[in-house]
Amino acid sequence: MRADSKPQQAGAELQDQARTAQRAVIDVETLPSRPVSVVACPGAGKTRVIVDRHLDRALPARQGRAIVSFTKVAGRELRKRCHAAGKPDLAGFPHFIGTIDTFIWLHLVRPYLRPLAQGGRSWRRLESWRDHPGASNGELNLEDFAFAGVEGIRVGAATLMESSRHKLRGRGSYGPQLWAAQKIKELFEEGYVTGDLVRDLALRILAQPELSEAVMSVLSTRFSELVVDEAQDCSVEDRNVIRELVARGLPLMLVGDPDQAVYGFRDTVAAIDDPDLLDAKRSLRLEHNWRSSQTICDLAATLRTSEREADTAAGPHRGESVPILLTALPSRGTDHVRAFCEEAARLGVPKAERLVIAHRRSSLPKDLTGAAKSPASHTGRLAWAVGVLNAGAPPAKQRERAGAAILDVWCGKDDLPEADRLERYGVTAQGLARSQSLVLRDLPPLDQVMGEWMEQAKEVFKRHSPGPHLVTPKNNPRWARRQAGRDDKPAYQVGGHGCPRADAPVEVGRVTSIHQVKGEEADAVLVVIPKPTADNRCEELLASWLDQERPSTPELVEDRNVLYVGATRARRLLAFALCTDHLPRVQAFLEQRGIPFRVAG
Ligand SMILES: Nc1ncnc2c1ncn2[C@@H]1O[C@H](COP(=O)(O)OP(=O)(O)OP(=O)(O)O)[C@@H](O)[C@H]1O
Repeated sequence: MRADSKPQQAGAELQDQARTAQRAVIDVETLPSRPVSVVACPGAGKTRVIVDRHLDRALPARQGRAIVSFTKVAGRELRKRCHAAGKPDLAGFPHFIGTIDTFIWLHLVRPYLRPLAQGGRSWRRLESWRDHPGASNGELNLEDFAFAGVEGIRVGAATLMESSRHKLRGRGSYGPQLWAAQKIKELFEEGYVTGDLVRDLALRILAQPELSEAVMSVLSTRFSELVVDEAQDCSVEDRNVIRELVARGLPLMLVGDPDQAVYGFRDTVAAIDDPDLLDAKRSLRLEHNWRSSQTICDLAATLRTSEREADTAAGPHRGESVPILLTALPSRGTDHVRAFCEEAARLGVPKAERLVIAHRRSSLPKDLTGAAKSPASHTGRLAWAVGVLNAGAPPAKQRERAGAAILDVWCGKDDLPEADRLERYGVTAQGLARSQSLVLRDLPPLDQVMGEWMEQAKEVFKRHSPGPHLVTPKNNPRWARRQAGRDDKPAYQVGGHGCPRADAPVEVGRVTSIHQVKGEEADAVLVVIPKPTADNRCEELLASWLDQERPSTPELVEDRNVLYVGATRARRLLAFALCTDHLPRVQAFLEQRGIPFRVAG
């Protein structure tokens, strides 16, 4: 017998147990009014099991399965896996794979809405009010408010949310509240709706017996079951909608991990724990982690707010002995990312498999993302946008906002969502993308002084205009306005960016917020924990983690869960960048717990 055969045997046994538990989820029968819940740890193979169920478990003839999740990424992944398995038909009609928002909109709301009073317009669903320029007054967005219901639809009086209060810098909120209440009413009348309103409309439709009967007849003819992935992120309204569907006989499976709930503002009881929805006897568990090494599982268990033992690593990296890497967070620059990359390179982790993440994008290294916030001035916003689009790895949302600023140059600012603007000016999305990349290729570097940079930029934007009917920068009065004291500064400074650095670029795959990488994984992950802030939130988070205390507020539970989600994305190398005050405390904590670590540098 070989000396290492025992651990191998133990690994094979673990994998058998893990596969048996997964098989039970693939095969379980969902029945009307008897929902099934699957509670699983990170890396347990939730996504994989949902796909396998979809591929393996046949449905009655001409019926489909609806699989909903909270991110577009999850839907894309599921569709990709259907194609890879040689069954592309499983990704199309009569099945539905997509976000819960789209599911509710397409199947419970859109077909049952009355035509709009304003003739010629149709209802439009936005992912968020942030996608509509008119929903912002420069400082606040409708997303910063909670609204009272008018006949059950939240388009009434506005209240500024506590988390957005700092944006008013001590001023009263009465004026902004009036603005928000007026604005949401206007946009709703124009036919724009977002997540909350879509759910309100769904519940109102389901409350009307005739409409509800029509909804259910179409739904249960088409779908033989509804599978909700990431069920821990269901809001109260999601739960209410799901409960209505279950009560009317739609078979349901909820799959999730309560410790990964990162939308705490939605609710404190995850759907997965909802006794009204779930019959405890029909609950299944997956407790093996196929993704990460045991060291990472052990560290992750300390971040959990629930009292569960560490998960058992069962995948190919199970026994890898790569210690947790701790690195100091510099006041500026990317030394922490360089230290992480060195370690990743030593382990042979390629660039694409190196992920740098933080709870808030503002904690990510500016050199890689560009500045998080755009300046208010027109020229500053343009220099900001160019800096972001040229940065090594800007997060997707930041890239989108920068793209919108570029489009403003050609269209002027007209307060319409991007799709409507393109339609109005007869520009295709491909045409816009092409023009944008040509502009970025030909613009002068941002270390030129702003006045000169703008002069050349005018020509470049004119040369690569995506359509003939657009305002050319030459005719745009805002471009003609000279700014004393600003035109002599380097363009990067006017755009709010740091000085472009000449040293070798840092080799990382993605730099983004933890919310953006939910459900994903990478060989090496660096989690940036920011320096203490005035609101003390980061300090409280660290204390609650290191003292192993149950967080005292919902915000703190959410912060811990976000950190947990971030850490559990790693397969082989997990690193934390921490300020010099926090680093020794984390070091002592890991030492005490016997979790292997190494301090970089
Ligand atoms: N039975 C299995 N055999 C081999 N690999 C598996 C198995 N189940 C899952 N995996 C692998 O484990 C990793 C994690 O799986 P998956 O992404 O489905 O987990 P998850 O539970 O959805 O994770 P999370 O909730 O943390 O996002 C993937 O790389 C997947 O391919």
